[in-house]
Amino acid sequence: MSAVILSGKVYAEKLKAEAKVKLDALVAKTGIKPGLTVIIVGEDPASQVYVRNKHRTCEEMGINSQVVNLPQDISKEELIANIEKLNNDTAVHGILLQLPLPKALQQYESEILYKIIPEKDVDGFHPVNVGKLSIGEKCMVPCTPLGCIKMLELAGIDIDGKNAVVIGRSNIVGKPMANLLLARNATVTVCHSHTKNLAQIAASADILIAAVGRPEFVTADMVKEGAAVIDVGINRIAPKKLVGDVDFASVSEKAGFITPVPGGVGLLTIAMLMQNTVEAAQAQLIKE
Ligand SMILES: Nc1nc(=O)c2c([nH]1)NC[C@@H]1CN(c3ccc(C(=O)N[C@@H](CCC(=O)O)C(=O)O)cc3)C=[N+]21
Repeated sequence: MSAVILSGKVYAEKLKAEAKVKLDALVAKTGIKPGLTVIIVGEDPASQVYVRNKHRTCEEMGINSQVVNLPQDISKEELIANIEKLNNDTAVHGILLQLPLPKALQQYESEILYKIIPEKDVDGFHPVNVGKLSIGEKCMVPCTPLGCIKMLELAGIDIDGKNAVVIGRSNIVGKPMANLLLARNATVTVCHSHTKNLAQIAASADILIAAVGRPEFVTADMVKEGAAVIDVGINRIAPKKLVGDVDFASVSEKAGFITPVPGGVGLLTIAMLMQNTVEAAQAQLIKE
């Protein structure tokens, strides 16, 4: 059997078109364009590619996009001052601090991220949004796991009652992913570096989400015949060679559905960022 390849490009176009409808309605009603500001600290080349992609997508959609480039050696206090200025800027509806931060700032990552007010936190990283997600209240949801859910839904893959296994427990992907699947009535297992029998647990999954950050970690023996396999990994193993956390060659022979890398979840991450920005603007501009 050969898996159906879920195209991030096709689904991202669809999701951006949905966001565009909401965006146009909002602009018609208020005369104000939503604004997204991305802060990037230092010169990490991968981050620059992502930030450029986000900027380009905003321009295509008609979202005001601003990129704030800050120097590698900026102090924590100065970075926070920049965030606070954006918190108070009514033309800015969404703020995203691109990760990873330079080494010297990494110990303050949470402290800095949490300065972004929850209303403008389009990444969904603020504890208020994290807490709301875990209790099932409407909130800003992290773009990557939300993109994975949209991918499953648009592909017509039923989540209710299914065994879902998430490999990885990061705050950015694994944990919110588990919460989103649980909210859709999946039976969720989260695996990580201390998990015993990981391969066996993974092989029980109807829906397998790979977010470990290890190149081609998931092999065919860890996958149930016909499963939906969502690959969140982005591992650059050579200057021009990008692979996921799934061994695509072997797993695509066994799975029912699989997402490629590149061309999979990454594109949905950006589409969901557009949706989150429009929703943030809507909530800030239309008070009911
Ligand atoms: N605060 C914050 N929020 C993020 O959402 C965030 C972040 N920091 N830091 C880095 C990760 C990674 N990320 C991606 C976005 C788009 C693609 C993407 O467009 N990928 C394309 C192209 C990949 C390529 O050619 O490099 C693809 O998979 O086809 C990938 C990865 C957002 N992230």
